[in-house]
Amino acid sequence: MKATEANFDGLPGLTHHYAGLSFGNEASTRNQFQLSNPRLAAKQGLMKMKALADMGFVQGVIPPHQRPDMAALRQLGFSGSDARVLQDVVKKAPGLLSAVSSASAMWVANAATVAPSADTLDGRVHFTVANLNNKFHRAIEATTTSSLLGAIFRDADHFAVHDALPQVAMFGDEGAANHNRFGAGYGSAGVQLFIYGRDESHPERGPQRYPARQTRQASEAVARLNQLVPGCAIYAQQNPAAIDQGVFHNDVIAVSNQQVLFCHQQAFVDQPALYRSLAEKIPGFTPVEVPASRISIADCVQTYLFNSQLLTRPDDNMLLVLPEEARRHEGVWRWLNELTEQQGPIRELRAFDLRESMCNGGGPACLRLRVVLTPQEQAKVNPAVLMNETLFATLDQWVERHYRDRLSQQDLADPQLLDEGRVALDELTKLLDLGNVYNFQQ
Ligand SMILES: N=C(N)NCCC[C@H](NC(=O)CCC(=O)O)C(=O)O
Repeated sequence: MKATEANFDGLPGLTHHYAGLSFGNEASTRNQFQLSNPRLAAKQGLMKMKALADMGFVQGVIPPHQRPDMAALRQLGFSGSDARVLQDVVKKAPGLLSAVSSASAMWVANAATVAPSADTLDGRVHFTVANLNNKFHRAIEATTTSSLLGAIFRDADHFAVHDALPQVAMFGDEGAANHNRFGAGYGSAGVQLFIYGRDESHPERGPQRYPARQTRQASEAVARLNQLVPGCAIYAQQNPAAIDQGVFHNDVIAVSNQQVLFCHQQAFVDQPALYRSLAEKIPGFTPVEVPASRISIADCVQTYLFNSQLLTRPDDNMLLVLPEEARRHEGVWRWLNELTEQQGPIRELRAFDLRESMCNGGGPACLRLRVVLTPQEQAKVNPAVLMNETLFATLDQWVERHYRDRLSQQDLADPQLLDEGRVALDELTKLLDLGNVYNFQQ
């Protein structure tokens, strides 16, 4: 059956700021307390969505979460009116205010792990919401993510959305950022590669310096929940030395599409063995490997060369959607241009300015969730979230009306900002026909 890969991008929220919340993500640490521009962040995201929709790709949008998350603050013992809670928390625990205000839900590659219907026992598309257990500011995303995915993929005959795994380190799960699905056509049965940073049975084999956010135990549970057909899943460990150099998710060092794996030479533990098992299972498996002698892991982390979207064009050749930082780096850009000239699967490069997101460690691939859909399934997706000329104009104006163009840590305590967020998101749920998905709407 002819199926396509749709990309759903997270829209940066009104409180996008740089809080240094993600130890192990070097951009996050480096840019702590920089002034942010939420309006520009949202516009940069929308521009990418619009450009891909204009090229003929199926593109959807996933809205921001309500922030600051007042319920989380109340759960942590702050009380009184909203204004009082904000006043208290900024005085007593400003770091917590930052965490509950993070716009990190924009990085929807971490929202869930998706299994196309061709790979599942009941023939439905399955989503398991990620618990993002390693960071508090991200762990609070799971409940709203479930509601939003439920409001977008609401037809239970075609879609199943599973809640996140238990919120403990043993089941740390970061969603599709540590998952690649391979296959010839999107609609035929595929092979799913789950990449973990830590196996709870062998903790000594994990990284030493930075945390491994994804466990093998979580990946195995996700494969069960998503009802993968037996034999469809492969598990591999990410190179712990890469995690220790700032590769906090596998999508910072590898990306796949159909039968192609584009990755760095030092991405995985025992990479040759992994290639062999992928080659056994995937007809035409083609690794495109970047040698360490040409590009270092440090340059991968700085340029986000692999945090790209590898997309199949209508002529069946592949396009690589990269961040502007990869284009600006002479050695990386030279290597990429040599690659496209080799008449291999990757023939075109396209760079986007996503600087606001990049400064927190989020490139093009972090901002998108891939969902393979048959035509019947696509017809069942909430149509109001699918990007086109009209939706782009509507959302661009909505951003213009509601977003601030500068935000600092201090601004987060402004009760006015909380109200601005509620008014904006209330309007957005109507524009996107989502129903009442946020707490403040209940
Ligand atoms: N690679 C993928 N798929 N996603 C990138 C997520 C970036 C995110 N950054 C942050 O959460 C930084 C927030 C701050 O520091 O303000 C994270 O580390 O989880």
